[in-house]
Amino acid sequence: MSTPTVDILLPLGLDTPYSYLLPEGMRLSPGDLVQVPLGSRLMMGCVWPRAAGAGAVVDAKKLKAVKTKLAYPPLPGDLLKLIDWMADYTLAPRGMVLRMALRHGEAPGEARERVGVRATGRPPERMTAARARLLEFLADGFTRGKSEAAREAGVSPSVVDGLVDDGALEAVVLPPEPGAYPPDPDHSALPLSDVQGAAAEVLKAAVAAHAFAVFLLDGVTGSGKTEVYFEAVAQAIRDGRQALILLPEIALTQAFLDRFTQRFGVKPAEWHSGVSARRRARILNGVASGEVKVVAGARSALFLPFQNLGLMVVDEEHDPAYKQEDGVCYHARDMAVVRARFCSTPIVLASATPSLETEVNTRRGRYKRLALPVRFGGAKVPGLTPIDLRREGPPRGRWIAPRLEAEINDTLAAGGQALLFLNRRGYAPLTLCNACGHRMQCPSCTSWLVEHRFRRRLTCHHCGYQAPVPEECPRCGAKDSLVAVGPGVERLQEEVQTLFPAARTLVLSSDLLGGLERMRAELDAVAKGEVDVIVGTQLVAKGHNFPGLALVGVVDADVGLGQGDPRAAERTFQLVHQVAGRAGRGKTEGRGFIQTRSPEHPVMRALVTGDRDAFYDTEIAAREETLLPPFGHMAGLIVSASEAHAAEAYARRLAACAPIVPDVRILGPAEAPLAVLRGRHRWRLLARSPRQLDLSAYLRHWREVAPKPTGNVKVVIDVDPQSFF
Ligand SMILES: Nc1ncnc2c1ncn2[C@@H]1O[C@H](COP(=O)(O)OP(=O)(O)OP(=O)(O)O)[C@@H](O)[C@H]1O
Ligand SMILES: [Zn+2]
Repeated sequence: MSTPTVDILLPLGLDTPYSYLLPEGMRLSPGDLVQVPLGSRLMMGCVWPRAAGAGAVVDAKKLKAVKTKLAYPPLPGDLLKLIDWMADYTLAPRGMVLRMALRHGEAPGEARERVGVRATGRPPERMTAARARLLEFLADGFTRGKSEAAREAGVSPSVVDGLVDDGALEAVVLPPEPGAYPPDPDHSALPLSDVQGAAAEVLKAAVAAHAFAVFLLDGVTGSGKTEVYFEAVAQAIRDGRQALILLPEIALTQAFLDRFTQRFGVKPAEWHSGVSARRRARILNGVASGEVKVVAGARSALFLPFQNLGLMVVDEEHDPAYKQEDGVCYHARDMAVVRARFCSTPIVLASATPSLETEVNTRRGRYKRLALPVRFGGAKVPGLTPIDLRREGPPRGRWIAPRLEAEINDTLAAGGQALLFLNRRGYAPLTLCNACGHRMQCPSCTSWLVEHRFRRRLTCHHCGYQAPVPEECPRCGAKDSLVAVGPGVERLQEEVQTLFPAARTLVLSSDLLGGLERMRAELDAVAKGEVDVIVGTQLVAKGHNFPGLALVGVVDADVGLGQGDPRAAERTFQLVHQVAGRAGRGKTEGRGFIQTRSPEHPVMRALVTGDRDAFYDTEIAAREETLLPPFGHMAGLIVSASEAHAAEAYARRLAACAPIVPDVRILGPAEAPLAVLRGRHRWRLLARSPRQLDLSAYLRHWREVAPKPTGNVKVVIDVDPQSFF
């Protein structure tokens, strides 16, 4: 008689599950989470479906037994399938993909007791202004959390305690806070425009149909895409199902949360790295039980164990933030489509500047386009005017051309806000010695150190290395000889302050002190019109709604072009178009200016004429001809080692043993543009194949026949690479 065993996948760099004995009386199904011994320790694992016919081949006597079945909710079948699919496609070990689904935060445990207060109706012995405010706030008779009541009424907690002692309020123990309060699908829907309404109807029908379908919600900036997919979310909630909304920069989207609250009466459950472990654990349980209806989250929300998913939304689907490039390299938008297929749900990809992949899929009819061609409320999408830096550039050492300066002046005089966009953090991208020409470089990367004047430090944007700005040149010893070369947003702000001394200015950049809270507060201040000139990095391109913004100036539109990146044109188009799309959303008409040295470049021309389709036509034709994605598959192989020769030697051996398949082309090896990163030398190879070929299978075969890397040589495979450094 054979002893029953189960296969357990461990969240480690392993591809295959291990077999364990099933203790008597324990019942396990695929997806259950268990604790098993591994060597001398215990670790969490997941019961994995056993491939048909496969059983434990190992001698049962050598097997260890499952220790305990954990009280966590099991992973649903579609998530197990997604993990298998992703491991297969990305070549990441299955266990590492599983690991992304097991970031549970802390154990659920007992929820803390919460105390609430409510009015008794008895007047207090003594009345003060603060007491009156609090009583008025609680006059509706509802119970509120103690600290919430104090905060909302704008009084200190001691005022609450005082009124309880006085008998005017009574304290009650509240039930533990649920993972999220249920959103009300009919809380307050805005009347939609005709085009919005038509798109919403299609999506609602798709949600009701419970079938896989992909929609491109293709609406110009400010067309009201959010309100449209909110109707689909409402439909899912009415049907008793769950919805997942992926956002590229959830940490920044206070405005999104507010709008959701307006529409549904409560906030969605937020899921990203800034959420506390305790709260994450609660949300996770609520997602698994079905109690949490809507999650708005970063790409990691893709791995939540939804019990009954009815809709997925990927907002700003073109955003590069959806690509994860460390650990498991995957694209969250693409994987969301895969998961939607496994759960038979519709998925909405929303963007004003769709990725080329999505545009091609839509043109071929695989995705269905829902177009919103005009802005909500009749506002116009701002036109863009080029400013040729070669002919009318600013004087040396300045970055705002005279024409742009004059336009900003007019805007400010008319009471509007202006936004200057420059995709460079810090004060200056390069610091060099005036005496000997020495350039300040990162000790462990091939990159210049970027000066951050607010923090008075030189920083490497690749590895995070930091050092104070030295008083003398480290090479020649000259005193006070270091000069800043080129602009970053901090330096641009200086120029703005000189040119417009009366304007209130603000830098918006992801690396400023104060973190998330400060950033949310600052975005809020911009939206409220408390700032006149905003200087920002790509952070400002992401879906914000600044009603008072009348002018956008792109300070250097050429920054992203021509660096050997096949997506450079697409990226520049998306970024500039999105930034410009922040203007003119309120009452005043918006205008945009792009400073460039190459106004004749197809990207600049497309931006200026506003002819998006023409741009996509040319770009698609070029990719098709050269078999670049989405017409071909591509994978990057990055070989790194602490010794330069070891990295190079292994990269060459790897190239030499690439299986010969007529349609697969191997490019390289070549030293990576970022030749040294965190002290490791890097070489790159690129594999390309036509679309029909299974490039992942080819890569797997290649990896099998290649010699195992030795020493500290490491190979990272990046399928569908987005970055080529
Ligand atoms: N039906 C509606 N009724 C009232 N206001 C609306 C309606 N639809 C959209 N709006 C408003 O129009 C503005 C633009 O909408 P929204 O932010 O959804 O646009 P978007 O298409 O997501 O734009 P972007 O791509 O630039 O982020 C918002 O202020 C929104 O509140
Ligand atoms: Zn570095």
